[in-house]
Amino acid sequence: MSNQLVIYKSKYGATEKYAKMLSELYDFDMVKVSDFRTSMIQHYDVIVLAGAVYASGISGLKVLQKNYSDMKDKIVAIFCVGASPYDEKAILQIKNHNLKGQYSDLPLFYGRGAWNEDKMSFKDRTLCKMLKKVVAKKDPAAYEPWEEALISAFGKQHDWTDECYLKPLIAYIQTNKK
Ligand SMILES: Cc1cc2nc3c(=O)[nH]c(=O)nc-3n(C[C@H](O)[C@H](O)[C@H](O)COP(=O)(O)O)c2cc1C
Repeated sequence: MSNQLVIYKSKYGATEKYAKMLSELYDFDMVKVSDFRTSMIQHYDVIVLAGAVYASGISGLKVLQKNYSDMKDKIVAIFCVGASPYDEKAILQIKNHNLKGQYSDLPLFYGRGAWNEDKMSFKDRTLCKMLKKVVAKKDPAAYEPWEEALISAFGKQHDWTDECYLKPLIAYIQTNKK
């Protein structure tokens, strides 16, 4: 058993791939948000919440917020996964949108995920189609990174997952370990 845990929520597999990389390359135990129990916290020194970005929200974040008071003496971080290319400004926007008040100091890291409309639920595919139509009417110079990714990825399959995205998270953990 490791002293590092990744709690993850993944709809289409990209975030789960990152959780597996953490497990295989960096000796993390991994647990799905739905299988996570508060009693697990005591066994770990490092806790990472890995969640996909959906409409700017980080999935699975609630479980971290619900249990945050029991994690005060741990190294806690968030790794979020989206279709946008890595972009400091976009990550700051995700941070401001998701981490307010007592959570605003939580370190947030980002990895690029995947895109495959064939895997999407009917609802998600319809939503993305509608969004694409709206975005297509905008001036491309004014696209947000996620909008740009949506326009260029639509109709194609992509897997941008790469272990290099985990490096800043691992460096943060190593720096903060006692
Ligand atoms: C309905 C919907 C909304 C999405 N919203 C965003 C978004 O706001 N920002 C972003 O970067 N990616 C967004 N994505 C892309 C997903 O975050 C990306 O495909 C990610 O790899 C999904 O992770 P998962 O496979 O672990 O579920 C969205 C995808 C869908 C289907």
